[in-house]
Amino acid sequence: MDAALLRPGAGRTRRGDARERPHGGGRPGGRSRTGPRGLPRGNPHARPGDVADAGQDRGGAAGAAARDPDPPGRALGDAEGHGAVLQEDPLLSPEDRARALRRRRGPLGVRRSAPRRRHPLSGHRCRHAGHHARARGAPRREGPRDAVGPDRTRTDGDGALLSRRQQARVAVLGTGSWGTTFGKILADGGASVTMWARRPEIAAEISRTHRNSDYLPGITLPDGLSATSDLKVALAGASHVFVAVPSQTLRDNLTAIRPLLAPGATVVSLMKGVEKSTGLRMSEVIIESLGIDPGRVAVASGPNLALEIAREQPTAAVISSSRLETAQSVAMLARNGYFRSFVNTDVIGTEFGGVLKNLIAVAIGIVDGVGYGENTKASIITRGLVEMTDFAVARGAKAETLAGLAGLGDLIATCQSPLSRNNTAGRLLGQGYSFQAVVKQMQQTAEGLASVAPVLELAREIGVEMPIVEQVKQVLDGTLDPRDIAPHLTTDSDEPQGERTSDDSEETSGGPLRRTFKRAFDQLRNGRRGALGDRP
Ligand SMILES: NC(=O)C1=CN([C@@H]2O[C@H](COP(=O)(O)OP(=O)(O)OC[C@H]3O[C@@H](n4cnc5c(N)ncnc54)[C@H](OP(=O)(O)O)[C@@H]3O)[C@@H](O)[C@H]2O)C=CC1
Ligand SMILES: O=C(CO)COP(=O)(O)O
Repeated sequence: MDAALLRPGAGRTRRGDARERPHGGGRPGGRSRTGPRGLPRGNPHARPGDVADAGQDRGGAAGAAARDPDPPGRALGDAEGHGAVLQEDPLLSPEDRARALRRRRGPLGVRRSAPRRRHPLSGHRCRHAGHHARARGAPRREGPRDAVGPDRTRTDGDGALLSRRQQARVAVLGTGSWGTTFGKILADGGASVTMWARRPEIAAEISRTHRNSDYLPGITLPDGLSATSDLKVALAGASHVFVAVPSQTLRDNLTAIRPLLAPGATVVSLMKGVEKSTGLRMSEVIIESLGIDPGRVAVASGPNLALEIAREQPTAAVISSSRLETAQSVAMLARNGYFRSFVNTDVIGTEFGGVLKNLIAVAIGIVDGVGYGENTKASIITRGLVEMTDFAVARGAKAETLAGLAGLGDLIATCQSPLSRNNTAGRLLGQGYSFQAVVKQMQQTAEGLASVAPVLELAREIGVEMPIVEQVKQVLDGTLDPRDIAPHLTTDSDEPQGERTSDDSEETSGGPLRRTFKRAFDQLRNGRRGALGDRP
């Protein structure tokens, strides 16, 4: 790697004065920055390939041996680390710790069996038989399989009820961290899942060993999931096709998908980016490239860090489609004991929530890398949500969607977690590394890096101010010292201003007022029916 690229602070100048400022020595937090290859603390989960920026294809490489099966970002309560956090909690006395552990594990530290867990988000008792171990000695099935599944009822893409004995056959395209995790979610919900991997060795590993050690080390995938590198095999007879490839590669992939798609199949975007060359959302690219009715397209978004979900830590998501029945049919598939899907019809808000939170997560990573504390981060998250909401509402979204799982929920998760690739990329930038060096270091898709420019272009088109995203762009371009990102949170003006949330001011470019009228108009046009919000 070019040493100049890694030189902290290379080429950066402080905003407002043209001084060069060496950056990287006196970090306020004083934490150690050294990581593998002399790089600072980076993505804790090295994976193959580069960041999927600007339509770059990503290569293979790096095997399972290089992976950290138990990354530092692991949250409490996973299968392997049960009780570990309690054991280490310095705020508990030894007696309290022992008591708490007994409560968790039952007497003598033995785990209680929980044949039917109550769903932590909805309260109902639910089955997720899909991942239960197969009978001893029974062979694993490879390739797509047919019908006959668990006793359950759900709808197909047209909202029709499937028989209680029928099992949905679905395809997931992309075997990275999210595609594989979503495949597991669907299989644990009872579907028969065929994954498409572009690398045959990954398909073989998934089908033969039920592992994807490149992306989800330590995770055993359920029996109801297999993989192939043959797109035709993956798509054959699939009622629902879930797509999880880097956003900038979607259009090319759709060209191959189009002739193989089963008639009437629903296509679901799991991606959180916009196409750089057109500024289109992923669902728009799908509709345009496949030439299908928007009612056959859905998107999934929410606070969904893949590795946490792969460890079956409970979370929720929003499934959105312009056709409610489509969203419902997808939500019926994407639910199990640890994953809950809500539905809405606000595709714009749901998609932009996922795109925009990535940009704010990069900003949070930057200030984290600089060493600023919680006040700075809370200010950026709060102001960031205003930017996200202003932008999305001006593009036709419902404000409430941005206050839900696909907006605020995902913003919190991504800004807080070291598992986030966008957050990690920002942290490296904040530590003084150049954009090129960060791209080299990142080994998974960090959509935010490619979305900054098209989002700002769209924002300019509609007259929405996005000062935080502007500053992220300047840091990426090397024209703003990362330490200067926070003082300009709201404005360059010294004049005191109101917080200017999406509703409380009408003084700037008529934006909020215009949006209020537009919302009222939209409600009238829709017979006062709004999006359904996070409604299960
Ligand atoms: N990871 C997460 O927690 C979440 C991710 N998402 C979104 O999901 C999408 C995918 O992300 P994620 O799975 O995490 O990314 P990863 O980087 O983990 O994996 C990317 C996947 O896409 C494949 N791929 C790369 N380039 C191409 C190409 N040109 N054509 C076809 N396939 C390609 C990779 O294959 P190969 O292994 O051969 O390189 C790999 O299977 C992104 O939009 C992301 O924002 C959404 C929610 C959560
Ligand atoms: O979208 C995500 C969590 O909801 C994943 O975020 P990253 O792409 O930053 O890892």
